[in-house]
Amino acid sequence: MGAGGAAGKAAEDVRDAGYARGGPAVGPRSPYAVELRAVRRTYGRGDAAVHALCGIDLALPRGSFTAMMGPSGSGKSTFLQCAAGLDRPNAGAVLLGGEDITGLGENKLTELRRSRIGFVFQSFNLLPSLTVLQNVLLPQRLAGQRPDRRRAAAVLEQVGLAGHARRRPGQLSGGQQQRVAIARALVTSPEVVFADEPTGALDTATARDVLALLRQAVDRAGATVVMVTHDPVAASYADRVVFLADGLLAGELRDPEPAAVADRMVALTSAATGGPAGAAA
Ligand SMILES: Nc1ncnc2c1ncn2[C@@H]1O[C@H](COP(=O)(O)OP(=O)(O)OP(=O)(O)O)[C@@H](O)[C@H]1O
Repeated sequence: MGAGGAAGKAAEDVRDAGYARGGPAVGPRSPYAVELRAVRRTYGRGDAAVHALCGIDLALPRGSFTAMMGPSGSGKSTFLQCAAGLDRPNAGAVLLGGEDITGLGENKLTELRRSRIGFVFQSFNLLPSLTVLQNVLLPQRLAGQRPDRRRAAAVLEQVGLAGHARRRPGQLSGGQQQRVAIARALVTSPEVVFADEPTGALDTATARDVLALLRQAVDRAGATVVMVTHDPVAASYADRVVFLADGLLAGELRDPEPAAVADRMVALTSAATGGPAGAAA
C-alpha cells in the first residue's frame, strides 16, 4: 500500500514519528520487530491443563501490519500477551527487535513494555480525569522520560486531534477516544504496537478511520502493528493475516481481501466446532 500524500509530508511524518526509514531508530538492528520461536503456553496442570499455544514460530518484519485471527479460544489473546511480554511462555523464546526478552525479570519487562511497546485496547483505556494531552504524555512519564510536549502535539496532529489537547476523554466520541489511544501508543515511537480488537467498540465508519490511522502509522512512520481482530474488514487493512486454530498457526493470507478472510474464518470455525465445512480448513 502506498504512503499516500506528498513525499515531503511523508518524510516529515517519519521525522515526527521518530522512526528511521524502514523501522524504529531504537533497539538492536534486526529485520524483525517481533519473533516467536517454538512458543508454548499451557494453563493449569495435569488433566486440567489447557494448551493455549502449542509451538508458535512467527516473525513479524519491522514496518509491517499483521492481523491475528482465529476462532474463539484459538489462542489470540495468549499470543498477544506472550508477544508483548505481559505473559511468559512455558517454552520457546520471544524476541523484541532481535533481543530475547523471555528470561527478563519483571522490572525489566515492565520497563520494556513502557518504552518499547505501544498498546491499543478495545475499550480505549484512557484516564478520564486527565486531558487528552496528559493521556498522550502518560507513557513518557511512566517510562521515566521527560514529557515531550512537541512530540505529543505532533502525534495528536497525526491522528487529527490537534485542537482537542485540552479536552477530557468524556468530551470526545468513541472514535476520537480511540484516536487518542493510538496517539498515546505511538508517542514513544515503540518498536511494535499491539492492538487488541481496536475497532470492537466502534461503528463501521469510525472503525474505518481508526484502521486507516493504524495503516498510516505503518506506511508513513514505519511503525510495526500487530492487531487481534474478529472482523475480516479490519483484517483487510493489514499486509498479512495470520490464522490461529487450537493454539497452532493455521495458515496466512497476504494482501488480504475481506471475502477471502471471511471464507478462511468460516472454514476454521467450522473445523473447531466439528461442522460440515471442517474438511475445507
Ligand atoms: N488464565 C487462563 N487460565 C486457564 N485457561 C486459559 C486462561 N487464559 C486462556 N485460557 C484458555 O486458553 C485457550 C486460548 O485462550 P485465548 O484467550 O488465548 O483465546 P482467544 O483466541 O483469544 O479467544 P477469544 O477470541 O474468545 O478471545 C482457551 O481454551 C482459554 O480457555
